Amino acid sequence: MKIKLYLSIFLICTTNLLISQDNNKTYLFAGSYTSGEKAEGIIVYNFNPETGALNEVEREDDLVNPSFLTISPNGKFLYACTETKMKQSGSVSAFSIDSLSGKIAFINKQKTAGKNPVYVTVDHTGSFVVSANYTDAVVDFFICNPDGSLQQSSQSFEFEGNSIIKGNQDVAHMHSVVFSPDNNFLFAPDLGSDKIHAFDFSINRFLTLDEKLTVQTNKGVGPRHFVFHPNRRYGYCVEELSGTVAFYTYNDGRLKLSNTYPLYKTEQDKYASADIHISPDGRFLYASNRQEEHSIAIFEIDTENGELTMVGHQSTHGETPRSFVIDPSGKFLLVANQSSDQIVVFRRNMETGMLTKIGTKSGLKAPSSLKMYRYGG
Ligand SMILES: O=C1O[C@H](COP(=O)(O)O)[C@@H](O)[C@H](O)[C@H]1O
Repeated sequence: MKIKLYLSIFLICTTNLLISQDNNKTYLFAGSYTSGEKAEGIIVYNFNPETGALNEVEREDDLVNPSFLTISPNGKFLYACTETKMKQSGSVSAFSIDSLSGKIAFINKQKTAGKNPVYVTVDHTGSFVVSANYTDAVVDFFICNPDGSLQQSSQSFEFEGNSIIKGNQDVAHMHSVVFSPDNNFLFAPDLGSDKIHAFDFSINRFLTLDEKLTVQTNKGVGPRHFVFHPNRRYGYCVEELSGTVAFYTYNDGRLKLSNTYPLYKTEQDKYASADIHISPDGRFLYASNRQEEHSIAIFEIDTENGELTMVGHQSTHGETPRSFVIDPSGKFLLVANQSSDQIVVFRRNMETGMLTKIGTKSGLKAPSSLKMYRYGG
C-alpha cells in the first residue's frame, strides 16, 4: 500500500517536472510583407535564452502581408494584421499558439473597416482586440471569443485631418493603438494629423472617443508608436517624421508633454524612425531609425523623473529596422531589417544598455514585425 502511494507521488512529481521543463520555452514570431501574394508570411523560431540562437519551428503559409503581430497576455493567441498594403480593406487574423511546440494554427479573420491595417493590440484582459489602419485612418474594435476567435468589428472610428509635411501628412494616418497600463484608456497616434487620439475604455468596456484627452503634438513630427514605462507614470512616443522621441508624464488618461529628444546621430533630409521599446527593468529605452542611419538609438531613463540621456547608437547591420523586440529576460535585442531580409540578434549589456551583435538569421523575406513570448519558467 505504502509502496503504491510513494510510486504515485513519484509519478506525479516527475510528470509535473517534465511538463514544466517542456513549457520553459521562448518563441520568436516574425511577420512579414509577402508582396501582396499568398505566401509563408509568419515564421516561428525557438529562441535559446542563454545563447540567443534561433531555430525555425514552422512557416505559416497562405498569408497575405501579415505585417504586424501581437500576442495575447496569456500567450495562447496571436493576432496579425493581414492583407495590409492592398487596394481593398485589410483584415485582422487570429491564430492559436501551441506552447509546447510553438506552432500556430489559423482560427479566423475579420475585415477591418479601412485599408492597410498596420498595428494590432490586445487589451490587458485578453478579451478585446483593436487595430489601426494607416491608409484609411480607421480604428477598429473587435470582441474576442474565449477560443481566441474574433467577432466582427463592433466599433469603427474614422479620422480626418492633416498637417504640414507634404505627402506624409496630407490626410490622417493612424499608426498604432496602445492601452493604458490600467486598461481604462486607449491612445492612438495619428501620424498624418500630429495627434494622439484618446479613448475612454472604462465605460462598459467599449471605446468612447475623448477629445479632451487627445494630444496635439508638435507640428510635422508624425507620431507613430507609443510605449508606457513599467512604472506606469511615463509614456514615450516615437515621432517618425522628425526622428524624435517625445516624453510624456501620464496620470489617469492625461498625457503631458515633458521633453523631446533627437533619435538620429546626424541631421537628415528625411527622417523615418519606426519602433520603440523599454527594457524589462525600466532602465533603458531603444528606438529604431530607418533611412540612411539604419540604427538603434539607446537612451538611459532616469527612473526618478522619466528624462532620457543618450547612451549611443548601434548599427542594425542591415537596412530598414521597421521592428525590433527585447527578449523577456532582457539579455537580447532582435531587429527585423525589412529591406535586407534578415533578423539580427544583439546581446544587451544590462548595466550600460549597449548592444553587441552576436548573429544573423536569414531565409525570410521583408520581416516587418517581431514578437516574443516566454512560456513557463
Ligand atoms: O507611407 C506609407 O506608409 C505606410 C506605413 O508603412 P511603415 O513601414 O512606415 O509602417 C505603408 O503601409 C504605406 O504603404 C505607405 O504608403
